Amino acid sequence: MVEVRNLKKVYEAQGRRVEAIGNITFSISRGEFACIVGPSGAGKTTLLKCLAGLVTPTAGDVVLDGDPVTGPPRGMAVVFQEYGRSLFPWKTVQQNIDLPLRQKGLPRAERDRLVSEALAAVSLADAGRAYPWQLSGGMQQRVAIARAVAYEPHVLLMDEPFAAVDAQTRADLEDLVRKLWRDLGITTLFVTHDIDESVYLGERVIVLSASPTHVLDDVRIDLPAERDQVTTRATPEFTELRARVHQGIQDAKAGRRAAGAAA
Ligand SMILES: Nc1ncnc2c1ncn2[C@@H]1O[C@H](COP(=O)(O)OP(=O)(O)OP(=O)(O)O)[C@@H](O)[C@H]1O
Repeated sequence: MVEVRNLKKVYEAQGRRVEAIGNITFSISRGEFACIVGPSGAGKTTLLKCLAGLVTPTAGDVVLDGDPVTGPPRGMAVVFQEYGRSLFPWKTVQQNIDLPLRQKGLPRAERDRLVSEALAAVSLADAGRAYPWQLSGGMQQRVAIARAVAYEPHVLLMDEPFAAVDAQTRADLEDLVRKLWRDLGITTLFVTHDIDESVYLGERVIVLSASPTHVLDDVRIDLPAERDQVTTRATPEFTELRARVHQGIQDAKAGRRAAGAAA
């Protein structure tokens, strides 16, 4: 379970003060898939960095399975948008996926098994000996996902991971992430600026307000677990949910606040 309680983050540098997060509270149950959307600059990346223990909140808490997060927690994996920068170009695909497993102290045989299972899961079983720069953008992003999955995290954070790939690859990666989530039951938080993507992927969409950020809406996505890029997106239920999230983003951009939220 991931709990975010009255989280606030103010950046202060060179006389400039930015209140990236005003006051955010929500919790995600174990095994849940939640998407986070909000206008540009709403503090989505900052929120994920606080969850990952990479940024210290100004106030409030992040609690993971009962323990406060004060540094990068064990059992958490993060996939960023800039996959090109997150893979080591001088290491092969296999070695890139293996590195965090070595740091975890796993024995060789188990590491080898996890690496090949993760590569098979992202349909890259033959690419283990290649270098990242020999692969397409979509393949590199699949390597980044394989690395996160091989680590067997309890919690997976993804920050706009498909923003830089073409539409077809993006659809494939969306289905891959949903499949992995359903197979492995990893608690997943997925930041996206794409409203349709948030509804298609999530069991829940948390809409953030503009700065100073709070939770503007929390939408339960009660679509069937079995989803399909064509038929699911064409259903009236999908259209209705998309309209609600869209309205939330419009409200956020217009500076509207949730009832009871401080201005
Ligand atoms: N290290 C930092 N130092 C100072 N200000 C920062 C820092 N990181 C982010 N900010 C500021 O905090 C605010 C929120 O940034 P953040 O990247 O978290 O938003 P975001 O919702 O992820 O934005 P986008 O959707 O455009 O990626 C912005 O005004 C940004 O300029």
